[in-house]
Amino acid sequence: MYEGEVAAGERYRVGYALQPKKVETFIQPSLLHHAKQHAIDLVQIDPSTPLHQQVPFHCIIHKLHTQHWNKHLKEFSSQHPNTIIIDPPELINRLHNRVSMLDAVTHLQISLQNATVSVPLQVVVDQPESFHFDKIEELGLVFPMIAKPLAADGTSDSHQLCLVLNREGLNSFTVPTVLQEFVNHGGVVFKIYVAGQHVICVKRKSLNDITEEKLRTLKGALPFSQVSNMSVGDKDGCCGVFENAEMPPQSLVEELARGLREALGLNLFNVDLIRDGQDRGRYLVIDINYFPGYAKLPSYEPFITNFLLDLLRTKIA
Ligand SMILES: O=P(O)(O)O[C@@H]1[C@@H](OP(=O)(O)O)[C@H](OP(=O)(O)O)[C@H](O)[C@H](OP(=O)(O)O)[C@H]1OP(=O)(O)O
Ligand SMILES: Nc1ncnc2c1ncn2[C@@H]1O[C@H](COP(=O)(O)OP(=O)(O)O)[C@@H](O)[C@H]1O
Ligand SMILES: [Mg+2]
Ligand SMILES: [Mg+2]
Repeated sequence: MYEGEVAAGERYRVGYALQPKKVETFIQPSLLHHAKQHAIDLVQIDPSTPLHQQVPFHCIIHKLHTQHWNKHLKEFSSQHPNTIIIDPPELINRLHNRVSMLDAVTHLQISLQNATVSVPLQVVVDQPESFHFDKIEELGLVFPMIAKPLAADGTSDSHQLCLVLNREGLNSFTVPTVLQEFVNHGGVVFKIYVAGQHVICVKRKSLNDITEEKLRTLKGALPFSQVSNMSVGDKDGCCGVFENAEMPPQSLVEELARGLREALGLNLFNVDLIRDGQDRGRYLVIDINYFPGYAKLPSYEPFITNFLLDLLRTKIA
């Protein structure tokens, strides 16, 4: 029997290569147990040891950011073509840049049930001296804006964002940065988690709206980080608003997930989606993350296990 093949009654070996913090959050005993009961053994990969010494693998899942790992994986894959690699590093790289990650959405043209999905207006600022306020105005960008580091490479710096409230605030971030239209959206972000054909949408706390009055009183820039990880009570007011926020239509969620999965060529990602408070038919994708925090989902164990089973059964059958 060749590597990758499984006879009736046999088991699947799925290797995972993740940073220690991710192992702690994602590889919970409940996931190991659920997978085991469905013939999947999740096995930790040591990235510092040659992969061929750790075989066999029917599939490898991974989230490591080094060039060394990518090279290692590519060499292994060419020598072991029957091992399914989820996902190819060169395709994952597209999500490590806040411009290329959203390009895929721009080409999708989703329009369903009177709703559209697009991306906020944005411009890259790459050199402070070349940066002219006029350029921003020409593009139609107005205050407030949101400044996001161009790189979305998993470092804590890449999550250091700031609200830019007026011209003064344009000196408050380091380049390269993406300056993006801030869209009032009622303080709720929808997170669409994708694992192959499996899709779940949940809501999380987001930045509160910036009213005209706030904009008159606030000046400069306000830094913030990872707001969607805060519990609902952590930010000012609006708990009832959060609870009552209507979810996006399921057909839109599924169509967006399917379209992006195909356009990106990826299986494991999530999408941050907001709904314009002024136009309830206008949805905007603001962020796409590779291999996000699935363990925060209710019943993530069957979600992940079913994804792996679908994949292993289809590709190995
Ligand atoms: O750790 P968690 O569970 O908060 O997951 C993070 C994600 O949170 P989410 O599932 O979207 O709420 C998080 O999503 P956001 O960028 O916060 O929208 C990222 O995917 C983060 O990975 P990285 O730091 O960008 O490489 C994810 O971090 P890692 O777990 O991959 O380190
Ligand atoms: N264009 C935008 N308009 C309004 N709020 C935004 C916008 N972009 C981001 N946010 C808010 O900032 C948070 C973090 O931005 P995001 O692009 O998702 O960065 P990160 O990769 O750090 O999660 C979002 O969850 C949302 O609350
Ligand atoms: Mg986000
Ligand atoms: Mg992100």
